[in-house]
Amino acid sequence: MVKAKVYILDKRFDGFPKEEFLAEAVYISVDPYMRIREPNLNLGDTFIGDQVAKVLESKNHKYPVGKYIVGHFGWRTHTVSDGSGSIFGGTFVLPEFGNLPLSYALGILGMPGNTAYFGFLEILKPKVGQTIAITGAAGAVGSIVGQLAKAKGLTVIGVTGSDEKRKWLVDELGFDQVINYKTADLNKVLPEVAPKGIDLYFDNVGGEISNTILKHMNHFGHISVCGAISGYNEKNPKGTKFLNNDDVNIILEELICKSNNVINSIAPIRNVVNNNNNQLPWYDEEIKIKARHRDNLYMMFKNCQNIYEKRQYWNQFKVFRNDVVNTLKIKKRMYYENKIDSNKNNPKAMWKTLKTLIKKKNHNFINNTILFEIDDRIVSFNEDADLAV
Ligand SMILES: NC(=O)C1=CN([C@@H]2O[C@H](COP(=O)(O)OP(=O)(O)OC[C@H]3O[C@@H](n4cnc5c(N)ncnc54)[C@H](OP(=O)(O)O)[C@@H]3O)[C@@H](O)[C@H]2O)C=CC1
Ligand SMILES: CCCCCC(=O)/C=C/[C@H]1[C@H](O)CC(=O)[C@@H]1CCCCCCC(=O)O
Repeated sequence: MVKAKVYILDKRFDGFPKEEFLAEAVYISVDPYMRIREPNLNLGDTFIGDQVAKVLESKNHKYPVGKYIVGHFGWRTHTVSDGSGSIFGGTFVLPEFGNLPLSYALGILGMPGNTAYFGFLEILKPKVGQTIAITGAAGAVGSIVGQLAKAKGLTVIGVTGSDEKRKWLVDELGFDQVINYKTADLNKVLPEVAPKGIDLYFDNVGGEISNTILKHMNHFGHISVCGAISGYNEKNPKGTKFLNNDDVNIILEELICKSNNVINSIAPIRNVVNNNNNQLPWYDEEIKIKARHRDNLYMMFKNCQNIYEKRQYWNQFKVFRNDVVNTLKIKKRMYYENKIDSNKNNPKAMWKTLKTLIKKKNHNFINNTILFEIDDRIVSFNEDADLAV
């Protein structure tokens, strides 16, 4: 019996055959972004990742046999490819590395190194003498940022999760200070290691650690938001709160101060004392003392140059500002309650008192009844008779 081999048409011709090569993996990379991309993979897919590989056979002159290449081939030992790109970029041939380890192509000379280099120099635009905080400091990216920052004349503060990594960063990489976020209270230690505040922040972790560091940053600082690894394993990551209400208020106050200074230098204004509050019948000695204290705290906030003390003055000022407002409200209410009480048998006098409380913009007539607001309360008054508060 004769057995025939039949060659079937499996797919249509499309241009020329691809010029492919066969490569064998030498180093395979593991990176945090894989944790984020994993949900997009199907079970059974080749796991994603870059690799350094050696070309074993080739029908493509761009990838000669014996050369080392970097490609996004995934976690596999052998790959047939034509070198065309993926969303992660194309395959490229490595230059001669001499004595350097080829693994550098996936580290300091590869994606993490480039991330550190451009994320630090281009985004943070460092200046000699500044203080930088780096989270994920012992990682592939953070450890390079720290070394670049030292070379640029910065004070470098790293944040890491073990004493062993802390020692390595200080003793071998030359970091000035390293905090172990698992054993130290970051909020307490930061003012001690960065007494002048933090100018630059290279953020690899996001979440709570970043929230704490942001509280210690100087105004007009720069942040390079590189990654948020603290949330990659979380179902509901907390995220980073880049601005809180206090920061907005402080920035607003500074902005007002600065614009007032500019306006005053062009068209100086004469200072006049606003005595309106002082003339209110319910403005007494207690309010006067509280208001004076409030104004002192505001002046201290305005003139203070130290970011930590400035925040403290602002918080104390807010307490006194709210206290003055609340005390004024209470005294005003007491004043009118007394007045109404003492006039309860004298409708004419009571009506006169009430009229002083009615502002044009906050009263309404419904039938014969006036509705108006005293502080937060809606008060109705019917001219024919009743008075309901
Ligand atoms: N924007 C971009 O193009 C790129 C962004 N990245 C991002 O940069 C960051 C670092 O990447 P890379 O250096 O390659 O990663 P590495 O895996 O080398 O290092 C990550 C470090 O993060 C720390 N870490 C892990 N979990 C936490 C946590 N819950 N809280 C605080 N720290 C934690 C670990 O250190 P420890 O033991 O000290 O906790 C570890 O050293 C990642 O967020 C990554 O996604 C990376 C490359 C490119
Ligand atoms: C939202 C993702 C932030 C992750 C930060 C990070 O690690 C980025 C790494 C990039 C690196 O420069 C080279 C890459 O390929 C990484 C990008 C990965 C993008 C993940 C997109 C997630 C998705 O599939 O939607």
